[in-house]
Amino acid sequence: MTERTQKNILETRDVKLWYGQKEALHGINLTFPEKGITALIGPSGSGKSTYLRALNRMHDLEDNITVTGTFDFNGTDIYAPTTDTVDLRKRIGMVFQQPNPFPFSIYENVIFGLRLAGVKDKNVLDEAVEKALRQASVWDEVKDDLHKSALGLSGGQQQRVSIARVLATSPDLLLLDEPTSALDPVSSHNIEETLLNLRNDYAMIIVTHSMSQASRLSDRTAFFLSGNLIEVDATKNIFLNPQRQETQDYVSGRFG
Ligand SMILES: Nc1ncnc2c1ncn2[C@@H]1O[C@H](COP(=O)(O)OP(=O)(O)OP(=O)(O)O)[C@@H](O)[C@H]1O
Repeated sequence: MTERTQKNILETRDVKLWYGQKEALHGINLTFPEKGITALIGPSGSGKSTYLRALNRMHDLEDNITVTGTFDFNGTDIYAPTTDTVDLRKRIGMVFQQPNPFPFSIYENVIFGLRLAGVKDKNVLDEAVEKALRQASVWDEVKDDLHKSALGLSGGQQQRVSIARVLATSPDLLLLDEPTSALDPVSSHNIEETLLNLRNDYAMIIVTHSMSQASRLSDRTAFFLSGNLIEVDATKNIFLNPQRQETQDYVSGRFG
């Protein structure tokens, strides 16, 4: 991944976030290139998920949370009052820790966002389903069962259908919050392969507790500690030659 030649898809500056009176993020400056995977690592409570969720305004759904800072997504101010959050979440899709299929067929799950957007043409929908399920590396497993409930799939298949549902809305950025932590090792491996296949076509940000996963998957790694971004660099530098002592201590397993 030649990051230097890429322009940034997302630039965040001085991001602060309060849960009530409690400041959980203390001024995060982080930018993301157009393609490739950035891992967010750090001990429990360091602010990784809080930061990730701020990127597509998931905190809007909760009361008493204040977010400040600059969020420039390809020229769009994410927090501008005029920014439509439904549209924003199509462009910045999110995959959660628990696979979260809706209690509908696999087909209806994948086209959920397209239906919301008013797409009705059956050929367009059929093509979108196949494309998204192929991209999510689950087409061959489900192609004969598209009209069966997604709840009947294994956890790993459900997670790949969740990824397909996000991809079907043609996002520019995928946010993944510990997407394999609820899965068995084989399913986790399948998800990792899926993400590696997508890394040349999408910008992705993944929160992970697994340092081996961060090193297998990501081009860049950002290390969070106590609501601060301590260091961000090419993943191999973070793991082999970190600049900050706190990073060194964390990646060598001394805490967290
Ligand atoms: N809804 C909430 N209300 C109040 N405080 C919260 C809330 N969610 C998170 N926090 C606090 O914000 C801080 C950052 O939490 P966050 O979940 O972002 O960390 P994390 O690095 O993602 O942790 P983990 O790896 O355990 O998911 C923690 O101190 C946490 O207790």
